[in-house]
Amino acid sequence: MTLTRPDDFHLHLRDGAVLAATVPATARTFSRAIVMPNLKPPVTTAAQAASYKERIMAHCPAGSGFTPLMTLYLTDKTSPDTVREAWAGGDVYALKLYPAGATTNSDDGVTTLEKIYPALETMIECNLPLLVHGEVTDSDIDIFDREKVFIDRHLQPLIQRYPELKVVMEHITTADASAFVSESGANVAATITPQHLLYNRNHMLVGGIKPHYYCLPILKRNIHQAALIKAATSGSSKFFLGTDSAPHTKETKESACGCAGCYSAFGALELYAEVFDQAGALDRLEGFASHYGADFYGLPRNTETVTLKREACPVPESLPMGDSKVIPLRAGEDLQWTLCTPN
Ligand SMILES: NC(=O)N[C@@H](CC(=O)O)C(=O)O
Ligand SMILES: [Zn+2]
Ligand SMILES: [Zn+2]
Repeated sequence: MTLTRPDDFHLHLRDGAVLAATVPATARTFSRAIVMPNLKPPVTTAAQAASYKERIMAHCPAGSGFTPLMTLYLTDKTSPDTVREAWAGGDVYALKLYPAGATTNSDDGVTTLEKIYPALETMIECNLPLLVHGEVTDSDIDIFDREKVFIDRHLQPLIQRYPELKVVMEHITTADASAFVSESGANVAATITPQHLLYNRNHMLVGGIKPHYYCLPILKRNIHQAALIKAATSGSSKFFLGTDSAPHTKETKESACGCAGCYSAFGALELYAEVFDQAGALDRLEGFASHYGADFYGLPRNTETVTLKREACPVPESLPMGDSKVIPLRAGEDLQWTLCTPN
């Protein structure tokens, strides 16, 4: 099947030597990507975003035409001026809310939403979307409930307070999040990852613990996986592709205290195609992968195309990443679809 070249609306490229691996892996398939700002230290200003963008561009394969769309990391101190500078600079397409301590490199995240009200008000003026890692961090809330509790306690009230704010609930994992996004206004959307469509917590925990399925928000029970498949393949323009491809080295994943994140850039579109194929909804893949995200962000749709064929393609056991290696999603198994390159 041939479809408009897709974009990835949630991606971690990291920094330094690993860019040599992560940037070409995404540029092979995707035209643009919303690049997450959770570096160490985080990307918090327009100047930092511009220099990070240059470091990424230095690794774009010649002729790929890949464009990174930069984001800023919101902190308690993000000021209206910082937001205005980001908007005026032209490299920044959104700002990301990490509740402090919720996920990888989120220690500088927002402690209470009131602290970012001035920044949010300026984002509305500039029409810059708020991207949300939607999980509470309260120690008394079970890890499997953290997304739903975040919606009830924080996101619903925030959207009521700022009905004009554009919000993307990132990497949704529950039937609750899917219903919340469906029932909210047109300015509320969500990204969905390949791992949350293909897997549930049994895949991670039955028959031995499998650290390469561990990401945040954590995989939930199969009824939630089914709700996400339904949302992604529904044809609703509120749900679009965001891989959350988040590489961590083999050693940091296979550890007594392993990092959260799945590396899916290798084969991401092929994995989504498998989900849509199994759901009998291949005709809806193009909207999800290539149209709705661009429309939501107010970007022109891509004009190039990519072609996929229903043919098995092996995924390597590991891939080089800087001085180390990364274990990709589906390592050592087959993708059911193959991307034909060049188109
Ligand atoms: N998803 C993850 O499990 N990890 C991401 C952070 C994030 O997107 O929350 C990472 O940066 O490693
Ligand atoms: Zn996240
Ligand atoms: Zn992420």
